[in-house]
Amino acid sequence: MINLELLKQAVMDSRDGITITDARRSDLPIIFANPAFERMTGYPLDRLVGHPCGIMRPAEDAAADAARTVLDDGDGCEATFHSRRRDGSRFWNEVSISPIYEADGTLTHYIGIHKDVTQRVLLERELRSKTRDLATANAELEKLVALDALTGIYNRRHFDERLAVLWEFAARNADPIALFFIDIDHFKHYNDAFGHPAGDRALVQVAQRLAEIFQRGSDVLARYGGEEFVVLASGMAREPAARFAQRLCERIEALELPNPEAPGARLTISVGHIVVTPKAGMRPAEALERADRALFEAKTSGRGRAVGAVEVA
Ligand SMILES: Nc1nc2c(ncn2[C@@H]2O[C@H](COP(=O)(O)OP(=O)(O)OP(=O)(O)O)[C@@H](O)[C@H]2O)c(=O)[nH]1
Repeated sequence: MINLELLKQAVMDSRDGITITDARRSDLPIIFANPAFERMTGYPLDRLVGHPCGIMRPAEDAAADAARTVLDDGDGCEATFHSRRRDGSRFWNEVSISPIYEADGTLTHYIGIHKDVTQRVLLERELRSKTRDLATANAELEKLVALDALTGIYNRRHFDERLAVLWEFAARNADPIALFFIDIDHFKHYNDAFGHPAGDRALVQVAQRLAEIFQRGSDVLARYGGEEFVVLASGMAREPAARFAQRLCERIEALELPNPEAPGARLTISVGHIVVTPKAGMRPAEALERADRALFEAKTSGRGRAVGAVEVA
């Protein structure tokens, strides 16, 4: 049997707070608290003994209630309370409570082992908040990486990624994909006439107008290069694609941006488009090349128009 003096010394010297409360009284008064508990709470022993263990006023009633329910069932429990010290300051008290029974099964006392875990809880909170900030920053960064800085629509990198994914998807479902290459006509003249900042504003206006036209969630509109835009429209067949391409030319001309040096004195676009139903072994780059060639044809045959490429067999 262990030496009682040693047992007493262990309790008195423990770095953790130790309390014993009377379980036979509903207010659970403390009948013993060791020096570590006095230091933790700032209450001297004579202010603790005889007082309910709620003397530390747990701040979270829900946690206190939950602990009380478990104790009422006669079980031990672990809980973390946001408690107050005597001087009003707060600390996090991680407490492990065990019931003590007499030989006949009567519950007589609870023994509580208390740890001040304030540092740990604050660190965990800071870590959680930093993790949240990091996740928000990452999401923001991902968006930025995908977007064109000037126009706010997707950039070429993102377009190529989406094209690769949607191409596979269309191949599996034998769905058509329409690709549009759009290039502003005589944009060099525009810059020369109105200056580069005005050119930038025109690019933004064109991008916005294109975004208004392609509004379906499955459409991907991107700035592909300087004054060149590209659109992918999943599931669009040849006829509607040709109509869309024509409408693009009309809608951009309807912006009525002047381009004095260009024939017609208006800012116009040329469009090359293609509709493909991807098949095994066919690469998206081939379809893009064909759309680009159709764009070249639209340019050389007068600009301000749309030309459809022959569908890839
Ligand atoms: N303002 C502005 N201009 C740009 C930007 N990117 C490219 N450009 C201009 O777009 C013009 C493209 O000129 P070109 O490739 O000769 O084509 P174009 O004058 O549009 O003639 P066509 O395409 O043959 O009708 C150049 O003057 C570029 O400086 C940009 O971000 N902002």
